[in-house]
Amino acid sequence: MLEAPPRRPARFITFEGGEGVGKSTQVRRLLGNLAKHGIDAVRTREPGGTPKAEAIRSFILQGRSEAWGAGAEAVLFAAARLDHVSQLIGPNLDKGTWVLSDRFCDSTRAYQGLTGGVDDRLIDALENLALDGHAPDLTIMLDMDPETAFRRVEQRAVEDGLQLTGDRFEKEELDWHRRLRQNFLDIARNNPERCVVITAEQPEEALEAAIWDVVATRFPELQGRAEA
Ligand SMILES: Nc1ncnc2c1ncn2[C@@H]1O[C@H](COP(=O)(O)OP(=O)(O)O)[C@@H](O)[C@H]1O
Ligand SMILES: Cc1cn([C@H]2C[C@H](O)[C@@H](COP(=O)(O)OP(=O)(O)O)O2)c(=O)[nH]c1=O
Repeated sequence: MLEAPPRRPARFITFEGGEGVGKSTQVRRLLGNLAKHGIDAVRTREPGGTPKAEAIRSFILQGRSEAWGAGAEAVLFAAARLDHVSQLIGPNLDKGTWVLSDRFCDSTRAYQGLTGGVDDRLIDALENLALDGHAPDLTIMLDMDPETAFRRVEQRAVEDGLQLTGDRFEKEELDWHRRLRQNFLDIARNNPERCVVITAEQPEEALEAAIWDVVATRFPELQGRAEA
């Protein structure tokens, strides 16, 4: 379980969940809402966020790390996170800028740990190393049925003119994503102080409002700040 971070002037919020649940969309919307309330915030993502971490992202996501196995991938994601925290997340929080991250350490625990079979002790050790005390103040877990999320992504690809062939969602692949979904829910259950699960199966604006409600309730400094 992650330790509650010491009080600092800015907040660190992470978004987690499976693929296509709407994390990037809602990170952007929350950034806009914070700006309207006069809060200085930056948006970032994992893997990535800094030039070195983006280089590791390309290496992993182009499939070049696949043959190395989940343990090595966990180490690579942690190496990227170490740079991301020390070069971007930490310095922004220290100067009072809020940080919103599209994925963070729960993704390593869910994908490489609980789903990929990497030992908890390695995941814990990598997390301690990379975070260096910068645990998120709040994690929004966006939860939905993976099949619906895949359909959304597919629909958007078709609208963008991409040709898709065959049924890309094999049963085996869906079962894997259903386990992943459950693993994110388990992480949230084990970290009730930090994580809030929100159903992502609602229109973008309704989801945005639900997230704002959680954020404004969690951080008292937002109350009483009029919308600009
Ligand atoms: N609440 C929503 N309802 C319907 N479609 C959505 C919603 N949120 C996002 N989308 C669409 O679903 C796709 C995936 O959204 P995205 O924010 O990129 O998800 P993620 O970052 O979790 O992969 C995009 O095409 C996006 O426009
Ligand atoms: C941060 C992180 C991501 N990942 C995976 C999750 C995604 O499959 C991929 C990131 O791709 P990305 O396109 O950013 O995710 P999404 O499809 O949700 O928008 O990397 C891990 O396996 N472990 C990690 O620690």
